[in-house]
Amino acid sequence: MSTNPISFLAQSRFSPETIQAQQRFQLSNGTTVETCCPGVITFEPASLHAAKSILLSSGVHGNETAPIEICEALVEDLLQEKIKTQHRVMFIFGNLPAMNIGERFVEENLNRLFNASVSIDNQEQVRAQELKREVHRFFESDSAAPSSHSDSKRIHYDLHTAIRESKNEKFVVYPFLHGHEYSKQQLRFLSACDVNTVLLSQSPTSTFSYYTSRNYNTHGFTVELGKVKPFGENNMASFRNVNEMLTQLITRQEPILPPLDECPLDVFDVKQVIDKHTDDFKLHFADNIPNFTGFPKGTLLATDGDKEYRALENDEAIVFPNANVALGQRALLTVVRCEI
Ligand SMILES: O=C(O)CCC(=O)N[C@@H](CCC(=O)O)C(=O)O
Ligand SMILES: [Zn+2]
Repeated sequence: MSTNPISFLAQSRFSPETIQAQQRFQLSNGTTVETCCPGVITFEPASLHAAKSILLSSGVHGNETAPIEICEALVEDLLQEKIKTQHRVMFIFGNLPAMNIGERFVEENLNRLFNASVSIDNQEQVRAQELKREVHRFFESDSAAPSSHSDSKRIHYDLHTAIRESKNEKFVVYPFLHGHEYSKQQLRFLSACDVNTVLLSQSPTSTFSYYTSRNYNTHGFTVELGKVKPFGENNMASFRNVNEMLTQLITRQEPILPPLDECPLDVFDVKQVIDKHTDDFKLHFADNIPNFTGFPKGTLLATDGDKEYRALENDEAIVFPNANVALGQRALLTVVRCEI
């Protein structure tokens, strides 16, 4: 594998039939590699002493290329033994056919399929089942299953980029924790990645990060790293600290983190989750308004047939507005500043 002229990702995208499921081999530095299925690969060090189980997913939306490029480089560095992992690491490149057509998805948004649904009527539904199976295999075979979030050594960063510009360029969605404590250690790590804005989700969702957080007690996050760009057009300089910290996460027992009081965190509660219910759904602000733009209380933000959605507080800000989603799906989040 280390002499393969094309990357694991390129092989997965362009000749998935050549990826042998569950094929294991060893690198000369003692790391065990398993190609689980197209787009899914794991690395396990010889010594599992104090090892974390780290899941890095990218490309769950096929056109969000910066995280895919970051993870592809990490996978190749591991395979070529330029870096050596100290932890169990799984990389998932989510929606391979969508990457090949440069779209968010082919038939259905993969990041709305991580719930109890068992349909397998289209390729994204099939992929969601496959990814859930692989994630289960990965986390169920680590040595000590955590009893709660607080003592968990399981981490999942689901890496994305946003459709719009954002006033706060890098941010995370912290999935609903059902009363568990937010992890200060995680906030310090994210801040070291230049991710200083945190949205606290207040309800269950069908996203990948909520799924692993809820079912496997991971420190799970949806991480937004900037704006969507085609392959090759990302300004990789703006991901220097992301790269550096992900490399440290994998290669060091513990990454070097800033103290919490030096992390300039900007924290928001999700105030409204606005779903689209009719084909008349309409947003009442311009397409070029960036994420995190705030509106005065009472401002009309969206209408859905006769139903009106207004800002409920002063400076309530919009995130992820998208009138083009399928019926029943989230078309807009609003958020308000809070303390953590
Ligand atoms: O920019 C947008 O409108 C979407 C960017 C994106 O894909 N965001 C994720 C967020 C998932 C979460 O809420 O945890 C998504 O919509 O799937
Ligand atoms: Zn995305």
